[in-house]
Amino acid sequence: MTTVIFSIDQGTTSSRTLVFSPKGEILFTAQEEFPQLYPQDGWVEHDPEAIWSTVLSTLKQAQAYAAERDLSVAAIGITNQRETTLVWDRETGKPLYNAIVWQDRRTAEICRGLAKKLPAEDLQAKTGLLHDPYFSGSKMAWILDNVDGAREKAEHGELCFGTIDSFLIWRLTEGKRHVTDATNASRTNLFDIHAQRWDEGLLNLFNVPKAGLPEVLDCAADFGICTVLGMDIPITGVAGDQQAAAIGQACFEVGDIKSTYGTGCFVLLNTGSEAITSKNRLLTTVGYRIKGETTYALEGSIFMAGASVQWLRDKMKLVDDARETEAVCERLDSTEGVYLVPAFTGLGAPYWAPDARGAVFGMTRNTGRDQVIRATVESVVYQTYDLFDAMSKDGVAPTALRVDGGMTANSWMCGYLADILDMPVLRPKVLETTALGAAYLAGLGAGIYSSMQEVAGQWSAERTFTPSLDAKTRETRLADWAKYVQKLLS
Ligand SMILES: Nc1ncnc2c1ncn2[C@@H]1O[C@H](COP(=O)(O)OP(=O)(O)O)[C@@H](O)[C@H]1O
Ligand SMILES: O=P(O)(O)OC[C@H](O)CO
Repeated sequence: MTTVIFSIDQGTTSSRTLVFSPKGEILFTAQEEFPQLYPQDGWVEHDPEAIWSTVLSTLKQAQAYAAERDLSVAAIGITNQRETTLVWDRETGKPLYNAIVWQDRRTAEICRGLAKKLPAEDLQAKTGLLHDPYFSGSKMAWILDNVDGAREKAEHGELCFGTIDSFLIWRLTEGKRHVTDATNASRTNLFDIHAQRWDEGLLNLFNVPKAGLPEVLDCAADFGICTVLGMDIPITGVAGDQQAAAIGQACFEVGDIKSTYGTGCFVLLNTGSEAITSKNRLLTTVGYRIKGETTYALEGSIFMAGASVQWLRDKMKLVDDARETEAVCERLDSTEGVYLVPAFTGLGAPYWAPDARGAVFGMTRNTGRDQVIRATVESVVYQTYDLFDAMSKDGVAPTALRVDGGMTANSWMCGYLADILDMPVLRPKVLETTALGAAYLAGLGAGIYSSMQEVAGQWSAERTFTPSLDAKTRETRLADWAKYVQKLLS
């Protein structure tokens, strides 16, 4: 019987289950979208039951595929949208409130209050993160303080809190395990990334009782047995989606760097066993933890990448399909001075401005649909440049970038990235690096691989984009972008 690995990729806009061969080939994909809920300005929620039902449904499709071909399922890996927070009843398994999504800004005021009690440097020294509503801690506190009776139940240990991975594991193991992995824990603002444990001082500050938090495991570990498919399958690999993408991109050496363009864009640089503290508002995070050894990463997080293309499609109705953006970008020489700053849910790194909102600058009577479309795609590239600029101020100088995620299907964007970053941009054969990373971790946890390095050899570039824009045009555009971002923030 041929062995396969199931990889669950629970993303911001859809849930997927992929079937991988041990060689990292995709044999099957099932994907289902679910609704995005925007109850108020700056609020973003997901229905936990929609998340669960799409995961279960795609998992069952993968199971049917494997059964028809007599494939033996060795393990399940899970990767997930990070920071998105849930609180559920330990007895009934029912969530008390919708999942509060990573993009949600409702706790901006709570974060400002916390910043007065704990200086940003002290929070950063322990967690590698900043005071921002992006992270899970303030979202957990909000649910406990805004759902009737929640805090009292939490104090009595009747509730479980967690990120999407821990909620899915709870459901897949039918309530037997409440666990998470070190990468997801490192996004909560409650986890000491150096000591690798929940921090009592931070739990007190955020007012989150420890009793509700999951046990933190390595990324390749025993996360329990999935029993909901009528057969027992061990869950042996878990990582947040951006960390999983770095693994799928084989970023195992110090200095390896990747950028994933899904809903948002997240750049992760492997810094090895050293946790580099940024002086330029980047994040320090757990890249992966294997056999108790932590590899750290420096991260830049942008909230709007593919999501701004969705906005062009769903709200502005400028395209019917995201794929149309590529031809539009290609047929223009420039945006004719139009710049879009997509601060729809504030700006992430390196600005961290939760209250900023989007704007279009430089419009003239000549500005039409095409210029706005290209300005939107260009904005994703300029935001990536801002992260690289912050990294270089932190003393890190990458020389090539590995890219992945749905938006990198747009080859024009990849070429423009090479132009603006002024370095080669490499797109791998498998764009689903997130799911691939989780499959590798599950394979490691199940003993199929002996080390991550064993799988690194499978990585190869499908296409390399090299810079071709002249230096003067590049500098002018970057200066214009910087000017308009400052205008928006002032
Ligand atoms: N050809 C394309 N050009 C530009 N954007 C694209 C293209 N194809 C997909 N996208 C964008 O990529 C995103 C989907 O990427 P994906 O990695 O599946 O995201 P997520 O995991 O966050 O749900 C969508 O926001 C979509 O707008
Ligand atoms: O859904 P994605 O792929 O944009 O990833 C979301 C991130 O994990 C948020 O930190």
